[in-house]
Amino acid sequence: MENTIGLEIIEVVEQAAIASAKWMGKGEKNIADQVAVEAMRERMNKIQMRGRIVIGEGERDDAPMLYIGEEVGICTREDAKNFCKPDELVEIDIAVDPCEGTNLVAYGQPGSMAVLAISEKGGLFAAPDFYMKKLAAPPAAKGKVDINKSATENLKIISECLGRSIEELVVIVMKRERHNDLIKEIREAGARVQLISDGDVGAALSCGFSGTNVHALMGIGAAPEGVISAAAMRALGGHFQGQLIYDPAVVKTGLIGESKEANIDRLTSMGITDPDKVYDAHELASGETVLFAACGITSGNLMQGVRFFHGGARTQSLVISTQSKTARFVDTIHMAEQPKVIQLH
Ligand SMILES: O=C(COP(=O)(O)O)[C@@H](O)[C@H](O)[C@H](O)[C@H](O)COP(=O)(O)O
Ligand SMILES: [Mn+2]
Ligand SMILES: [Mn+2]
Repeated sequence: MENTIGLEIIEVVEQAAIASAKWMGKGEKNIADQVAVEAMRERMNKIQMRGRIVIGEGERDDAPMLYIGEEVGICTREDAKNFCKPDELVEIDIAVDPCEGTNLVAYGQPGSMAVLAISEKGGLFAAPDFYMKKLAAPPAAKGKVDINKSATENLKIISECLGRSIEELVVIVMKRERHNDLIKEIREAGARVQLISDGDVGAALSCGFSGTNVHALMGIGAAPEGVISAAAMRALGGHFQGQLIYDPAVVKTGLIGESKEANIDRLTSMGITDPDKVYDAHELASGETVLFAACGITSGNLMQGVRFFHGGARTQSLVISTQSKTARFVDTIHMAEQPKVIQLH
């Protein structure tokens, strides 16, 4: 799989990031999102592959593009056998978030990215549009921390695994009312909290690399982003666990269905019989081959955001693969017109 599409997916996230970055700081989150979706879809449809969106912009009715179930790639055409090689005709599943952190883009804040994950058919958990309790931690703490343990216990474990005091740890938590007790507990345990308004994929990813000064992600974000984060953490060998949250009283935003009971029914109808199951990275991204690609829209811990210059732009992306066992940072200069200068720094 990687041989055919590994390099092309870099361009997919790059094009989405460039399109969205044109709307950086303009206060128009929906446009910043929409242009990223269009650019991602257009580039994806030029790849010799037979892809299906399993995590996308929602159901077909309210999402005209990159909706769940949409087929993407040249080899989805009826006559594909005539021009696609057998390995390109093998179905693959794709999870996308063309603009992860739409608010961050709209208000010129750090940490937004265009992101996707790819695996064989069935290799990515088709998460419902629910919330997810998440725990991400560095590779050294993989399998040692546990989402069922308290934040205090997990911080002790991370501190031992990393050979640092708890005071030397930084935990990212989304700034939400539902996290007030969690934030208090982390602070009382001695660790420092970095509150973010949006963008918990970048937060999870930061735990996978030493040098980011991020040692854990704790709290509740969206489930689809949890699957994308899990794909990256699985490929990096980091720790990631997720548990679906179906009770509106826990989430507090009221954007999660009518009632706990109705949500459990919905999960059952999707074949999820144990709504409280804790999934690890290998269950959320279970395919033999998992590819993850992200491109910074605004600058974050791992990637610089899109920088425009006259006639072009420069992007920074990250592609992680279980197949080649690589995490590849890609720095690209895009020359839309013949630029007067190609700016390096
Ligand atoms: O911040 C986020 C927004 O993503 P997007 O809509 O693609 O710009 C995600 O990283 C979060 O995981 C998640 O979507 C969020 O926590 C759910 O929203 P909220 O109800 O505001 O917490
Ligand atoms: Mn998102
Ligand atoms: Mn998004």
